[in-house]
Amino acid sequence: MNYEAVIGLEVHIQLKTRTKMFTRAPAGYGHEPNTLTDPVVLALPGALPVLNKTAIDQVIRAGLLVHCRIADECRWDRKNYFYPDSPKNYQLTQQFRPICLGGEVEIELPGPARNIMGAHKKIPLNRIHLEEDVGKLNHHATDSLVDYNRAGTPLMELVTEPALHSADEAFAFLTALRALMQQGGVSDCDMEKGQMRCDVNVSIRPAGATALGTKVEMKNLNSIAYVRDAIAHEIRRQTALVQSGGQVAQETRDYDGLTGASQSLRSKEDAHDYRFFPDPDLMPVRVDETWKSSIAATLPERPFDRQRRLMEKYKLPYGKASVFTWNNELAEHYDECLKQAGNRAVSFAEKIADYVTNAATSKKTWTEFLREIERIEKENPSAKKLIPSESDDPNKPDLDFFLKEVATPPYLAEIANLTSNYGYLITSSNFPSLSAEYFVSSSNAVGKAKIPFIKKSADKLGLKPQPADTGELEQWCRDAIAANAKAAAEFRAGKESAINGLKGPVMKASRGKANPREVDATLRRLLAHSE
Ligand SMILES: Nc1ncnc2c1ncn2[C@@H]1O[C@H](COP(=O)(O)OP(=O)(O)OP(=O)(O)O)[C@@H](O)[C@H]1O
Ligand SMILES: [Mg+2]
Ligand SMILES: [Mg+2]
Repeated sequence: MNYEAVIGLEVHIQLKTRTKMFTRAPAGYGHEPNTLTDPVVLALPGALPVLNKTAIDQVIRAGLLVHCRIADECRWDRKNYFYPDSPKNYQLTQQFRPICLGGEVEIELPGPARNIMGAHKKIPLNRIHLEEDVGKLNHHATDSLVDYNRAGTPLMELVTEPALHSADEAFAFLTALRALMQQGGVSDCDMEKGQMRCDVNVSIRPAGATALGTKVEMKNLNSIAYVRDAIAHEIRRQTALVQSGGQVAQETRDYDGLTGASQSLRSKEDAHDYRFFPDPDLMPVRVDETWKSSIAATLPERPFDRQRRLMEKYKLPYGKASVFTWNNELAEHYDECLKQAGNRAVSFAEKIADYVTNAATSKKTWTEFLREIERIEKENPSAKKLIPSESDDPNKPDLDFFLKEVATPPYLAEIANLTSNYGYLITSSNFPSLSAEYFVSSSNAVGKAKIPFIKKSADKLGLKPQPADTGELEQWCRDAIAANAKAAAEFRAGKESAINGLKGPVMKASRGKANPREVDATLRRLLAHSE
């Protein structure tokens, strides 16, 4: 029999806020143990919670990013249990009236090849609620020490419907969710710092069945790759168990990402009874339309919406659009370039994309740029030093510096203009030296005054192809007309596009150096006159 896996995820994400969920004590990571505490965090007698509004803003933001319905009213409940990482003996959470309901996350599955887009799917969500994070136990040889720095940090828990069906889908889900939350400014989602943690619930059922099987839960996985491995491992384990006549027991299992093995932690019988009840110290929170829409107005474009826009409006191939799907900083830079290029942007969007990714991600571009600068500075020993700081690793592209100071949107828009409209040949191999020449020559100019230096630099490096003389260009055009009588006749008979069939041979004869505008003009002049 064939089995289908059913997976539901519970994802905990720390919200980016300056202070904790119910008090002014600062939130933070990597500080001396127990320095980010106060009477509320430590639950000293008489301390009362005061709600952090920014945490609510952030979870509404998260909810809107994943298309949730924001509840008109949410409430706080106490989840009672004793564990030393929580000094209150209960955790504040939203068990019965969560703030975000429903929603969905768009995911992209791996394609058949790197440059081919995989299927997109929408994974339905059950809810997002707010709660507070707990402290941390540090275990030593003979004792354990507790650190309450993390306790009380605003934490959202996002729960999916049991609607994922493979380890790959879960991987794609978490990748998409992380990008949404990072780009939306909700959280940095640094999994190594515990800012994003995932519980996975896995069951199997006969293919085609609709009832859910018994689920096994694995808690607190702190890497997306571990989640994928844990799910793949658990599906194999359950399938083998059922196929050999066994039954899956409802339990929590511990998955070890390093060894790839799991073991039972506790079974359903010792499930907790948390005795949830409404917190008497906190008021319900009402979220009105004005509050919601003020946050909605500041949402960024979602990663896959951006991917679609770049592919549909600007005709970027999938591979190139994807760089901008996942890299917000680069995408904003690229969008600014498109904006500066104005109406012309659509026609050379792909070229700008190449320059941006090339500038930002190619180590070669950076090292060659630096080498050129060094060479120019050696030739002019009196010139002031232009690169302000050597980064620690000279081979590591200083992305910030390069994008802010050199490959700026006006610069990239202008070189795209020079290539597309004036026949300049600016390629990834001469881009670094052009950038260095421009950077040095324009170093005393400010703002818009820098722009003319782009063309000057390109001319200095001889990037504008010139045919030897116009006589030569004219001869190439005459040859092309003679050799392609049919295209010539068609053009003369009024078929405008036929001229393109003549341009190819001319460009070829000039070995790519002829200026496309001059070729066009010369061909038209010759075709208008002689027969
Ligand atoms: N049979 C099932 N197979 C796979 N996943 C399931 C199944 N039933 C529920 N889930 C998933 O398990 C997750 C959590 O389930 P539920 O809301 O019942 O909380 P819980 O695990 O009991 O609570 P908690 O872990 O917060 O104490 C959800 O993502 C849900 O989609
Ligand atoms: Mg849960
Ligand atoms: Mg659970």
